[in-house]
Amino acid sequence: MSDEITARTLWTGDYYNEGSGKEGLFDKLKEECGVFGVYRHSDAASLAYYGLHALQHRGEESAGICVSSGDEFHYHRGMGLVKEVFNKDLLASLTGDIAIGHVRYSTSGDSKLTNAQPLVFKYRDGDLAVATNGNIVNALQIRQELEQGGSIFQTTSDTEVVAHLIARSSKDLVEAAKDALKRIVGGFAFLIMTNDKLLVASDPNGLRPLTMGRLGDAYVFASETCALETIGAELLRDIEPGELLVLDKDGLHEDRYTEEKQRKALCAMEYIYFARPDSDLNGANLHAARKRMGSQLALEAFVDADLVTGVPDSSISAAIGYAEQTGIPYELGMIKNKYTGRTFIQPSQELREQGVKMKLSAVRRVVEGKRVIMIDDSIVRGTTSRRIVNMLRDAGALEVHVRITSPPFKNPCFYGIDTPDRRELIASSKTVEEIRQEINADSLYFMSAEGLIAAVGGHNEQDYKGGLCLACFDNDYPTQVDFKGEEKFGCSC
Ligand SMILES: O=P(O)(O)OC[C@H]1O[C@H](OP(=O)(O)OP(=O)(O)O)[C@H](O)[C@@H]1O
Ligand SMILES: NC(=O)CC[C@H](N)C(=O)O
Ligand code: SF4
Ligand SMILES: [Mg+2]
Repeated sequence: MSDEITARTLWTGDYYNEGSGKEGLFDKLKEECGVFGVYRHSDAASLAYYGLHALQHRGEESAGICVSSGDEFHYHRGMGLVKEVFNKDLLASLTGDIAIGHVRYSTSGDSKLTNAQPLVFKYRDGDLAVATNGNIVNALQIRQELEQGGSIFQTTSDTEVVAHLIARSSKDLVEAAKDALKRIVGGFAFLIMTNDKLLVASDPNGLRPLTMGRLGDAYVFASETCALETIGAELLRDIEPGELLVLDKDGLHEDRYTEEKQRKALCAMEYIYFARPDSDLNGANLHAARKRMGSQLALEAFVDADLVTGVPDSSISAAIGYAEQTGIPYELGMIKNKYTGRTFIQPSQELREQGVKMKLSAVRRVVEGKRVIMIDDSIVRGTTSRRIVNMLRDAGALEVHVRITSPPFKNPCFYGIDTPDRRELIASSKTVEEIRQEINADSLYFMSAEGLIAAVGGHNEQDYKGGLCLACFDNDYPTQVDFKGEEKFGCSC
């Protein structure tokens, strides 16, 4: 594996590339990362552990927690799931009352321990730790500039540039952080910790979710509200785009690092697929929003059938919505084996082919002799839909009608979602009819962008595109994405 830092390695990691021995990992829409922060709680490390456990679906490659006891940091990071990385003794050794934690799916830099977060540094004012969910689009450009100025990077993660920008500034921490956050472009939810402070920031478009809660006298921060619920914290509010919260000995200070008016563009895929159904985004519960998507799909693309089924687990809510809207019964047409876990670690194409079968099984007695409507959240390469349609047919389904709760996925993501190469996104080169043929469905329909906005938003429909980023569907990126000298991530066109 080469150590040369290119846009490709910085953004995607060699881990997924041919010849890395890990081929096949880069074949799926992978979730993002989860961050969790605690300010002033005597059980900070344990709370971070339970919070990260609730966010596990957002990142399974590595996990880490860093705690400040005032004088020093105590931290641990490891490859794997939260429950694999930590044990009771390790947690007990992480003493202190400020903590930040992270679960990772890599988008920038290899999936290896040195890139696991939180990243921890010593700088002129003491200790500094950073954890982020998202992706910095101009990371390579900034890194090259910093390296020319003498900076020595310890990782290949995009996140590290923020620590360097802060450390090199002559201003105080908050002003240095503001300058650093203004300099980076992309989608990000940042937690920055020093010995006695916690800084919390969201990108100017609010692409990545970040929420704040209260637990007794402590403040807690999490990528999703399900983590707050897990630790019994009260939800206060979401972090606003461009906001910078500073927590110090005097309490919470609500500030901003940019006044520039940007469009609000929360990732639509959070609503469609990534976030847990028990989480709330922008005040709306995800299960309810997905039910509305299913019902909207039924209004846009009704088809007569005997039953509706959703690809577990992500599309069950939408399938219930479709069934309620049409009066066609919802049935458990498929079962997901919850012990299959990270199917993406299977190395060969052959094993990956088996992966979906290992993960999903048709319920023969339910689908046999029936006309089936199958709801899924997205079609990326088309491999999952094709396998599932054929699996339902093999189990005796007479017809399989596929309904997707997102528009055709045509463009790569630059903001913290690991997408396959544009050429491998089936909808980037094929029509809906060609995709229907390829997945062997009797009919196929993708949700309209307008329908999606209506189903998701409600309260913010008036905003441009309902306050959503829809770039992977419509190529309208809310930020500049193509920086001089940096190839477009995921795009080889
Ligand atoms: O068209 P494809 O490239 O096959 O990808 C689309 C599928 O990928 C995701 O599911 P995945 O099986 O990755 O995970 P899940 O169990 O979380 O839905 C998504 O929910 C779709 O079902
Ligand atoms: N998926 C993410 O949010 C990844 C965060 C960061 N870009 C990394 O690769 O570590
Ligand atoms: S491009 Fe797609 S996946 Fe990426 S942030 Fe925007 S909506 Fe989400
Ligand atoms: Mg799926």
